[in-house]
Amino acid sequence: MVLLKNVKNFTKHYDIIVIGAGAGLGKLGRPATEYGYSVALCENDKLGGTCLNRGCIPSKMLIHPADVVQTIESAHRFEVDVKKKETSGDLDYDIRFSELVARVSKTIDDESDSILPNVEKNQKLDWFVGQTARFIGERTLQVGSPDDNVVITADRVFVAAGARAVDLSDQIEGLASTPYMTYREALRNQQRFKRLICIGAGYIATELCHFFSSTGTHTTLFVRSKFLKYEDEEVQKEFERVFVKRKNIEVKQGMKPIRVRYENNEFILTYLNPHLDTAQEQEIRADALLVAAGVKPNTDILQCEKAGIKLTKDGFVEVDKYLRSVSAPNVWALGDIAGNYLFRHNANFESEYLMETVISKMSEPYPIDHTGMPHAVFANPQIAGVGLTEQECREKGLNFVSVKNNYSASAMGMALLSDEGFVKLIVERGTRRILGCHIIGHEASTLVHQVGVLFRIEGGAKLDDLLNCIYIHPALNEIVRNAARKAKQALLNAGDTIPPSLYFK
Ligand SMILES: Cc1cc2nc3c(=O)[nH]c(=O)nc-3n(C[C@H](O)[C@H](O)[C@H](O)COP(=O)(O)OP(=O)(O)OC[C@H]3O[C@@H](n4cnc5c(N)ncnc54)[C@H](O)[C@@H]3O)c2cc1C
Ligand SMILES: NC(=O)c1ccc[n+]([C@@H]2O[C@H](COP(=O)([O-])OP(=O)(O)OC[C@H]3O[C@@H](n4cnc5c(N)ncnc54)[C@H](O)[C@@H]3O)[C@@H](O)[C@H]2O)c1
Repeated sequence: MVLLKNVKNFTKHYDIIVIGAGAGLGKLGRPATEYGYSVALCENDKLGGTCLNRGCIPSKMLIHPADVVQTIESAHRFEVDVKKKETSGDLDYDIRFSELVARVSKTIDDESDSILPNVEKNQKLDWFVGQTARFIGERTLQVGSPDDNVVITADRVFVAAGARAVDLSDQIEGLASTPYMTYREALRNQQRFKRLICIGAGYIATELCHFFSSTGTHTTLFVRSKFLKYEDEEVQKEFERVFVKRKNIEVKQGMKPIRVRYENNEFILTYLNPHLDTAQEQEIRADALLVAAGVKPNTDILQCEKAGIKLTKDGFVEVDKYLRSVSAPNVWALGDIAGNYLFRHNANFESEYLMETVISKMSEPYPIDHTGMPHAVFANPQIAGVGLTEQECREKGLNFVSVKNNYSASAMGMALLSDEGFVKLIVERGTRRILGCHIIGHEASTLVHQVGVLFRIEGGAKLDDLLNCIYIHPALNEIVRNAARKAKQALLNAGDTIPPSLYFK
């Protein structure tokens, strides 16, 4: 490996250039050298990308302690009493907040720093670290500032440059001149805030507000329309019902932040309240402000237009079913910047597909098939899903039954004293094809795989497979089985015939 840091006056042609050291690194750039290719890998930030340094991993390392807090807070329901503080009446436990965040930051920094030494012996890999790559022509990139005169070209370019937080400065006056946080800063902040304002109600807002509120910060979420708008509507409603009751959570729904200033270590946010007769301006104060209003692809920084790489209207690289740029030959895009699904497991899946079909050529190219892409929101309650939502099934005019089985209607649910959460199954009439599965509640992200795996097998997901499985009693998975039984009954009620082999399952 050659580490090219602060290099000047350098030109070289490679077999492959990979831009982005997230999924592009371990899943594509490094394995490609094992096939004899010369590879240049460009990364302008820490190695490991968003997931390791400022995404999935640090957020989940912080969310687990938040879940521990929720367990302590609910211990009394299980006849386990935690002492109360005499003064405030709050439960008597302490969270060593700065130590917790410091531990998480150190773990991920150590992990990221361990990447380079691990590939030092790889002579096929040139690594352009700490400098931004920009297209200046077809499969031609300039690395660093133009004065450095570093230009690299390749036969094939894989764009895996990810996405970054959207900036709301053009919508909220004064925002740019305040020390507001995005997920980047929020995940590394070691000071416990008294009050936090969060703008947004999607993945990042719900996950990080679960963390902040559970660890003692009064958290106000500005929810533009509804929580987690991509979810099945019944899941959204259940999430809202449960989440707003959590300690330290306050929700301002439909209210529009318009202006913010930062004075004496305090954010003063002005917003419009449409619920009042005359839309009035109101103010809220907090010592921290988190903007979690979505992400945008890094294609602008890359100057994709100079390489003839066509973008979608939202700025993602427009790719075909083979993840090829629709306009630039021998350019592929994967992960967040291709915009199919903005999850690390999707970025991994897409890079494995490109390894198989383009780099190793072990298979003839075939269209990528994202069927059965699951998702999970690691808030509290947890959410997970696979397939279509009920509203999507209606839009497509499908003929289906939809059933819900509550956690409480299962043996393990009884042990957990569940008073929230369900498994929802949507099954097509006639074919018994499972169209969607949506879970809200304990371990939803684990349970959903039971159905997700069926979407990936030949012939697709059938209700029959869920019914035919033998379930460990009283594992949580029985909640999924009970939903399957309800779906079978709903099909019978609707007039469908069921094979005798499933009748008594
Ligand atoms: C707070 C948070 C929590 C998340 N939690 C989850 C989760 O639990 N599960 C899940 O599946 N997903 C989660 N995600 C999403 C997940 O992190 C992304 O989908 C995934 O990391 C995308 O991988 P990627 O390889 O496409 O891009 P990235 O990991 O973003 O890698 C792209 C890399 O390219 C670099 N780069 C960009 N432009 C240039 C340039 N011009 N020159 C050189 N380098 C450049 C960037 O610095 C970056 O390191 C989370 C995201 C966030 C922000
Ligand atoms: N568990 C996971 O897999 C996970 C966790 C975190 C992030 N992610 C990924 O990261 C991406 C980014 O997450 P995110 O939460 O930022 O995006 P998101 O798309 O999930 O949510 C954005 C939220 O911001 C709101 N919003 C947008 N503009 C606004 C405005 N002007 N004013 C007020 N609210 C506004 C939207 O209504 C929505 O609630 C997601 O698409 C997701 O794929 C995944």
